[in-house]
Amino acid sequence: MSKLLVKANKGHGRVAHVTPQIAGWTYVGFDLHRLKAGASASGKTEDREVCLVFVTGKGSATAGGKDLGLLGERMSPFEGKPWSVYVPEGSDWSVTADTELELAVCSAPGLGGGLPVRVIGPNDLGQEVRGKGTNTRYVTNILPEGKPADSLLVVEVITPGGHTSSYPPHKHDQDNLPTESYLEETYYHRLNPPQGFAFQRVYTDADKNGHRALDEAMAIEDGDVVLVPKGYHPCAACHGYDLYYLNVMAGPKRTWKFHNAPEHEWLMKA
Ligand SMILES: O=C(O)C[C@@H](O)[C@H](O)C(=O)CO
Repeated sequence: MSKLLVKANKGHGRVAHVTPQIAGWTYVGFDLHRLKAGASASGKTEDREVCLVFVTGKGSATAGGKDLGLLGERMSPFEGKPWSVYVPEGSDWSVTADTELELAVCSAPGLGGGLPVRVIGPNDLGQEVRGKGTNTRYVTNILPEGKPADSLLVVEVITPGGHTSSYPPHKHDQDNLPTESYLEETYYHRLNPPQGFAFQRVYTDADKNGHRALDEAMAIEDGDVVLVPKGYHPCAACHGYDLYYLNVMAGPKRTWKFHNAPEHEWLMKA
């Protein structure tokens, strides 16, 4: 199995756990908790900031000593928009599930920004339709660069069955602004219906002999996490199976400046 593919456990509790140490990188962390009603997850952000995303289900949340009440709404990631909570560094948080709950804990370094805890409700989220034809996909911006955070960028995307996304292939692995930013990225994938599969390729440019330093093509199943340390990272959803993913990105500068694969850039104009 690819070293970039993390299989979430099928049961309950913390079912996926990615730290910078585990991923072998510097910035992004991602945990996924699957909780039965009545069960809890909690943490301390320490020197990191966290965005809790209620992927599905409802739960009562506290953060930074505040009772945030009952959050969450949708019971499928393929419907509506999520509830989320921004939790700054140096804070405690906890969530107790009111229904079956899938909670993503997205994290990146705090930079002393002094931001307050903030509930990000569905009505705060911008949505956009990107691409044309079979490259059309539906993007919900949870923590985009225009919204306050120290390092984190969080977005979710639905790719209808038979469509592609993160396509034409792009990368963001050079700290070379204003042309390109360096951002590590995780993909948390869900499929509808769940027995489906999709594909994701993570690859770097070829050298003059056609060799690529990184070239992993992965079959993606429901609940998989993909690590994108560098390179292009397009996705393809198979006919009949819609693909949802939650992206977490972070790097030394909080901006998403990507570079399209030159040989595929013509698709932008087609
Ligand atoms: O536009 C898309 O299809 C989504 C991607 O941009 C995705 O969020 C990503 O690759 C971010 O680098």
